[in-house]
Amino acid sequence: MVKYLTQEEATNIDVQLFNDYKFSVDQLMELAGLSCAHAIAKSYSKEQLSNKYIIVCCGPGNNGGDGLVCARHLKLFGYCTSVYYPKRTDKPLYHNLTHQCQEMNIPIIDQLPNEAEYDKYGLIVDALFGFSFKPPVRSNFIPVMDFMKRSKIPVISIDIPSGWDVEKGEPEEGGIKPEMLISLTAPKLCAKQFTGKYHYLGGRFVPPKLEEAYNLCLPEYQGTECCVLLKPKQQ
Ligand SMILES: NC(=O)C1=CN([C@@H]2O[C@H](COP(=O)(O)OP(=O)(O)OC[C@H]3O[C@@H](n4cnc5c(N)ncnc54)[C@H](O)[C@@H]3O)[C@@H](O)[C@H]2O)[C@H](O)CC1
Ligand SMILES: [K+]
Repeated sequence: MVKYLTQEEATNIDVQLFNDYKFSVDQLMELAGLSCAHAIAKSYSKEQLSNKYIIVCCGPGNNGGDGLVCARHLKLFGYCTSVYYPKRTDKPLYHNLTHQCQEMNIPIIDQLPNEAEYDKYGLIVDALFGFSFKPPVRSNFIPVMDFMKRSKIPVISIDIPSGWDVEKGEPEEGGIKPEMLISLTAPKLCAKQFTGKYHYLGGRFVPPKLEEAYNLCLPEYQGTECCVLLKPKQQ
């Protein structure tokens, strides 16, 4: 069975990918975000969404960067996509990813949708926090967390359901309940508590030597696929 990682293991694998294997963050982020867009397109057809927007909520770290990449690929796949990116990181990578979205006519909205606008949206992509999250959620992110919790628009979480403890899972006071989770590299311990419809694994970039060193026991990706369904299991 695939290994579920502690926060420390996830961080160490990340550091090794950069330091020992010499990947750049742009490379891995592109592959991570692309695999998320593939997983979403496999589970939610354009026809099903009938021109409703997919709103991608991006946080300040690399999880948010995955979201920006995912938004760009979803748009290339023909989905109506918008981005909410309230706390932007002042680094060239993030400026470039944001610029790429803008140049692709992806609206970057400054305000969260109000209730009257909810039916414009068919899906929310949760790219707020990933494996570096330390609870509790700081106050400036409460409005977007509330939007994801209360709007009833299905949520797709990238790597971790935001606000969940990376290891212990959903907070006692209740957290978001994503319909889909896309774990990257390998699932984190909190994913054991995931009860939504679809659990995918993406981020097909782990060198076999690193997979062995951490006993990841990754599932087999079919052919050239960049994501693999963990739940419900593929027949
Ligand atoms: N190796 C891989 O699998 C790769 C994964 N990728 C993605 O990167 C994230 C991890 O990214 P990182 O930058 O380390 O951190 P996060 O995005 O999880 O968040 C850090 C960000 O959030 C702020 N923050 C932390 N706790 C709180 C809090 N309680 N309230 C508010 N804000 C908080 C913190 O200050 C930082 O700004 C991983 O999950 C994957 O999605 C890479 O893209 C590719 C390689
Ligand atoms: K997330």
